[in-house]
Amino acid sequence: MGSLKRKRETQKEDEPGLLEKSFLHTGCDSWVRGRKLGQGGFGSVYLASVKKPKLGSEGFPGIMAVKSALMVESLELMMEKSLLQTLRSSPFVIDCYGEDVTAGLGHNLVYNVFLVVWLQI
Ligand SMILES: Nc1ncnc2c1ncn2[C@@H]1O[C@H](COP(=O)(O)OP(=O)(O)OP(=O)(O)O)[C@@H](O)[C@H]1O
Repeated sequence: MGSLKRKRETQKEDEPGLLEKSFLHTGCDSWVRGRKLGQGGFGSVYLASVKKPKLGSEGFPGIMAVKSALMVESLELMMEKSLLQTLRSSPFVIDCYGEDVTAGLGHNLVYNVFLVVWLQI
């Protein structure tokens, strides 16, 4: 996404297995970060499992991908999320379920965007 992209260090606060406190309640009550799927210019991508998936169009599926960045470095990820939601009706754009802000053990805030998980064969 452009030449401004910078590869950033993986942050300890968004690593799998850490207990994270969620601050936004956008329909996803409780989720757990799983293994890392990849690294992009604007964030790290992990599996995310929802503890109590809700049914219906506003609900979250049981398994998603979550793209995360430290809040202080998350401007591009916020813009990406906004763009994905604007283009949501397009069959060529990946579904974005929403966002969350969490705090890891280091109490640094992490911005998270929930996406459809691709199957990686
Ligand atoms: N929805 C997803 N499901 C499964 N794996 C994903 C998903 N999104 C990203 N990944 C994995 O994470 C890696 C990084 O993805 P990301 O979109 O952040 O990188 P990118 O292509 O460099 O995009 P950007 O330029 O927006 O940072 C991908 O190469 C892929 O392996």
